Amino acid sequence: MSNNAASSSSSPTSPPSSPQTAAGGHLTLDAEALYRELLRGVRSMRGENHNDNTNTYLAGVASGGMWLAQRLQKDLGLAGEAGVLSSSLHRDDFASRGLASSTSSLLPFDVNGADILLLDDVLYTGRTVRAVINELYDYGRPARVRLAVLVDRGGRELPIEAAYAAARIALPANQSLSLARAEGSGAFSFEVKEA
Ligand SMILES: O=P(O)(O)OC[C@H]1O[C@H](OP(=O)(O)OP(=O)(O)O)[C@H](O)[C@@H]1O
Ligand SMILES: O=c1cc[nH]c(=O)[nH]1
Repeated sequence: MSNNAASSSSSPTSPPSSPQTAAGGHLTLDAEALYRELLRGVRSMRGENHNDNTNTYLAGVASGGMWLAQRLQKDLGLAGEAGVLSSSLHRDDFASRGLASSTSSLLPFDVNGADILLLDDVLYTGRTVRAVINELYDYGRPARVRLAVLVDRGGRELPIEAAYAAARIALPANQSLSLARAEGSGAFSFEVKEA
């Protein structure tokens, strides 16, 4: 990956590397550079299927992962639209949080027997991925489900890992990281906030 994005690794077993910090101690992550890394990683994951002619369908977790999946769908030259998965209905904090997002799931392909690549911007506790896998199974029984993320920030509370992460960083629990998409240009950036 490019040196100015962040430290990264595609191996799920690699320890988190130190985040890059700018003057003043703030974390800096180049979301556009990380997106280019993700594009390379996803190309390579799809390429693994060339021998068996399996189609891999993209499904992004609303909202950051959905933006990634939509852009990847175009950049990979794939026909049709990427799928969207909402965690809302299967969240384990649904009772307290309710329907926080208005985005609904939309899967424009048959999930039964499909090879599915889930996309998300940030992987943290793993609870969102657990919830969206439950959601996915409401639509059918996929043949295989993999996960690729822009940033793995550690802190897992469930046995869930990404097959590909454009960056792996260690972030204190009092900080939150979220992807933003610029109106018009669609350019990605990361917002780091005190949680
Ligand atoms: O691994 P986890 O601890 O579940 O955290 C990761 C999730 O948290 C963020 O979503 P959030 O729920 O903030 O919604 P958003 O994408 O709409 O901001 C992020 O986009 C991931 O989906
Ligand atoms: O189910 C979920 C998803 C994300 N965060 C939670 O606390 N629970």
